[in-house]
Amino acid sequence: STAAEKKRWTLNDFDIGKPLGRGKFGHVYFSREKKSNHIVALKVLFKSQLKQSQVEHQLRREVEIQSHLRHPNILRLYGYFYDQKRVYLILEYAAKGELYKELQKCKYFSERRAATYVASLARALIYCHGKHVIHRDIKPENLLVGAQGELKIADFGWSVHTFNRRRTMCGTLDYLPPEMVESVEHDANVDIWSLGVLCYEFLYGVPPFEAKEHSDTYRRIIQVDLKFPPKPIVSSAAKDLISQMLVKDSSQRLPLHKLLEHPWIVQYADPSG
Ligand SMILES: O=C(O)Cn1ncc2ncnc(NCCc3cnc(NC(=O)Nc4cccc(Cl)c4)s3)c21
Repeated sequence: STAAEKKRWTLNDFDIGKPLGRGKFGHVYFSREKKSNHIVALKVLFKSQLKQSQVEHQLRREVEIQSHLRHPNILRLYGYFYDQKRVYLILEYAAKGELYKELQKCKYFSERRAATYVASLARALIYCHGKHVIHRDIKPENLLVGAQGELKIADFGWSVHTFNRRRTMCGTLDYLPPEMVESVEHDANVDIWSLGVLCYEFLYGVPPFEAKEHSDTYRRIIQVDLKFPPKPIVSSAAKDLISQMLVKDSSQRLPLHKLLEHPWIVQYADPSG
C-alpha cells in the first residue's frame, strides 16, 4: 500500500470546496490536498448516524476491501480519518459525476455506449472476483464517470469477501437476484445478475422487473419475468446477452469472461473502455 494509506490525515490537510452530492450518511465535497494539490472527493460521515444504522463494521470492511483494489474502473478510496463526530473518506474524484443523472437526462443509452459501459464493468468485476470480492450493489447510483468518460464503480459499502458470505438484505430491490431476494446463500454470480439488470436499464431506461409495489418486484425477480418492450428498438444480440445473464440458477449465468466475447460486446463496445 502507498504512503497515502499509512499517513495520519486530518481535515487541515485539505482545502474543502463545493458539495458534490448528498448521500444518506453525509455529504461529499470537492477537495484538494494542500501539499500535493491533488484533487479528491471527501465524503463526510457522521458517527452518530453510522452508529444508529449499525453500519460501522460495513464501513470498516469497505475501507479494508478498497485499500487492496486498484483498477481503472473502480473508484479509489485513498484512505480515511476521523475526528470527534465524523469519519472522512478520501476518495478519487470522478469529474463527470453520477452516471444515473446522465441516464435520466438522455432517458436511455445507445447500444455502443451501453456495451462500452457493460464491458468496463465486466472487467472491473472480473478483477474484484479474482480477489474474492463481490460488490453486491451494482446499480446506476453507485456508478460514477471520470474525466475521460470512463466508468467507475463506487461505494463498496455492501461488498464482502466471499469467504464470509452474508445473508444481510442490501441495496434497492430492483437489482437483487433471486437468491438474495429469497436470502439464500449467494456468490460472485450475484454481480452477473445485477450487471444484466444494469445492461437492460442502460438500453431501455427502466430496470427489467420494475413494479409499483415491492411485492410485485419480488415476484417478477423470482419468476424472472423478463419482457423486452417494442420501444426503443434494441438489437437481438443485446437481448440475447441480457437473457443469458438474468437466469435464476446463478451457476447458469453467462460467466463474465464469456460476456466479453459475446457478439453484442464485440460488435458495439469501444475497445478503449
Ligand atoms: O458526491 C456525489 O454524490 C457524487 N460524486 N460526484 C463526483 C464524485 N467523485 C467521487 N465520489 C463521489 N461521491 C462519493 C462516492 C462514494 C464512493 N465510496 C463511497 N463509500 C461510502 O459511501 N461508504 C459508506 C458510507 C456510509 C456507510 C457505509 Cl457502511 C459505507 S461513496 C462523487
